[in-house]
Amino acid sequence: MTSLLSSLRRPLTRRAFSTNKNVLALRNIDPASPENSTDTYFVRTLSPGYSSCIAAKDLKAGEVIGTTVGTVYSTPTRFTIQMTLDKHVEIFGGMQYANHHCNPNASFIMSESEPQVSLVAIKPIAKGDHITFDYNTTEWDMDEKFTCNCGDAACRGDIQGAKHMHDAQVLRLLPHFSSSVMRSLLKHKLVQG
Ligand SMILES: C[S@@+](CC[C@H](N)C(=O)[O-])C[C@H]1O[C@@H](n2cnc3c(N)ncnc32)[C@H](O)[C@@H]1O
Repeated sequence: MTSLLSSLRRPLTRRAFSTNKNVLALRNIDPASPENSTDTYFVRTLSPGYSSCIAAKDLKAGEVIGTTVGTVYSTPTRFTIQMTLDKHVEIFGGMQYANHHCNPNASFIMSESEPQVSLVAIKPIAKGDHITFDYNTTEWDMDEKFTCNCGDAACRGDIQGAKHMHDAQVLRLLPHFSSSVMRSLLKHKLVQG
């Protein structure tokens, strides 16, 4: 769990929201609030403190589920996606509730220079399905490691970031890594041999 202190850190840029007050207000809204939904997805609270991003309509593989601009921090929070080794973009608007799955139906596409991310379907998603992505495709060495409850036959169990994956697991996810994680994987491989 992110500490209160770290959640109050100053963002490096304020492209999306003009003040920290606005960021804190967005963090405090009910996950299932209409502000966290579009005509493509909405957020459902599954248990206290645990929500999920759900498809509001059938989606085709390749379809953009949503695009959002976030706030960049130098260290991760529960709701950040890693842009580079020292830049993490905190997203709002509902897609931050997309959970991890070891056999996901979506993937984040992002650049290393702009704090803008798009969530894209990587297989057909039926209305009502949970929208999920593989956290190891965007995170190198996760701050908030956890034990996965996705229930997939190929569930990897401990989700800790791409740094902790075996070569066979990396190969399977190859089309979906962000460029930052891909760069770290290559460096790791070259240095470790
Ligand atoms: C960005 S949040 C996702 C939304 C989260 N469910 C919530 O309501 O705050 C990421 C956190 O959700 C939890 N999480 C996401 N996917 C999970 C999974 N497959 N199994 C267990 N916990 C998961 C982990 O605690 C993770 O650090």
